[in-house]
Amino acid sequence: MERDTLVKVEDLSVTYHTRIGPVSAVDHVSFEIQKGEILGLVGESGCGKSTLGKALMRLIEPPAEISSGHIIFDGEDIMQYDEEKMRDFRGRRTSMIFQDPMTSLNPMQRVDDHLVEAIQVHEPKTKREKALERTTVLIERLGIGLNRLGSYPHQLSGGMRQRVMTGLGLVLNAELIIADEATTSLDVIVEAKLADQLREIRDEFGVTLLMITHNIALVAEMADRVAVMYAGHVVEMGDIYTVFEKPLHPYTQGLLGSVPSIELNDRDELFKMPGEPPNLTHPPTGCRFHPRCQHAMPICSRLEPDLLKTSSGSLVHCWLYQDHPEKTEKTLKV
Ligand SMILES: Nc1ncnc2c1ncn2[C@@H]1O[C@H](COP(=O)(O)OP(=O)(O)OP(=O)(O)O)[C@@H](O)[C@H]1O
Repeated sequence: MERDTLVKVEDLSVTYHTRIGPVSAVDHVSFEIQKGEILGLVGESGCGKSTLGKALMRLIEPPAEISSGHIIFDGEDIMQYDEEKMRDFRGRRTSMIFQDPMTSLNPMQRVDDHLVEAIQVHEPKTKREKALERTTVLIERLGIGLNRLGSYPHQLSGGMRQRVMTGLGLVLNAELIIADEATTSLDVIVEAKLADQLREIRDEFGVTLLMITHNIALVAEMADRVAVMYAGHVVEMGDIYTVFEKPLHPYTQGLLGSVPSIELNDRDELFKMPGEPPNLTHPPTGCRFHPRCQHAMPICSRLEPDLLKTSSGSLVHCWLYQDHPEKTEKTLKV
């Protein structure tokens, strides 16, 4: 299904300035998030997923910086916003749910007060009774019993706390919710329930979800599209069926091959990706995956490929699928 674009990320880079040198955690990344979709963002630990998620809300604090690029949200470049406009944008148009909501929820504040305050900070003219009314309707729609309105965060289960966090985004009609490992700390049953609920929320509220996770199975089940990150680059992106059925990038192939399947029989072995992710203070030249790639060609260590669209509609960042005069091997056509 063709959808309109909500977020257009152009040439985005984020650098952490550390004592041992700059860490290029997100490196010249470009992609789009469509309105109303669930986009899964996956990749090994340290590849830059959280940094990218935070950058989309301009939550990168010095000594780190967004060192290049544009973030076009619904047609406006938020990189041009001043701090006041950004504060309003953060609560009202986007919202972030983290792994441990206890760190974002105030332990001294009841559920209803969290939501009422969120409304009143962004809409100072809204009276408490009106805000409470909206809060009550939303809490019910999120499947949290109204008897929980007066509870403090520690009195709620992990799954319920995540729903309160989601409510904080929805109460202001946020268009984009970024869920960063939001389900990781939950047990598998609660995780599956929350995942179902996030889908329902998307369907009901028309919200767009960026789901940052290690859990590839969850992405397969929930997302419409997936973006695969490796060492600060988006290396492949496409709709779930295309990418999971026929992954193009050797990294995506390895990542999917390393996920256990219940259909796996005794003789099948999980793929073990050789090597380690690179140190991002000194990333490899050319394609950052080349030292671990079984298909690496001489050009891969010299030049970086583009993120190119294939005939299947996916985007792939790999020399196997691109022509170049320096390429010696034959190009694989897809
Ligand atoms: N505050 C920081 N200072 C310096 N380097 C950082 C900082 N935060 C992250 N990094 C580095 O930036 C890179 C990307 O980190 P990030 O946390 O975005 O990755 P991630 O894919 O979200 O990892 P995980 O899945 O483990 O959360 C890593 O190399 C990490 O070491």
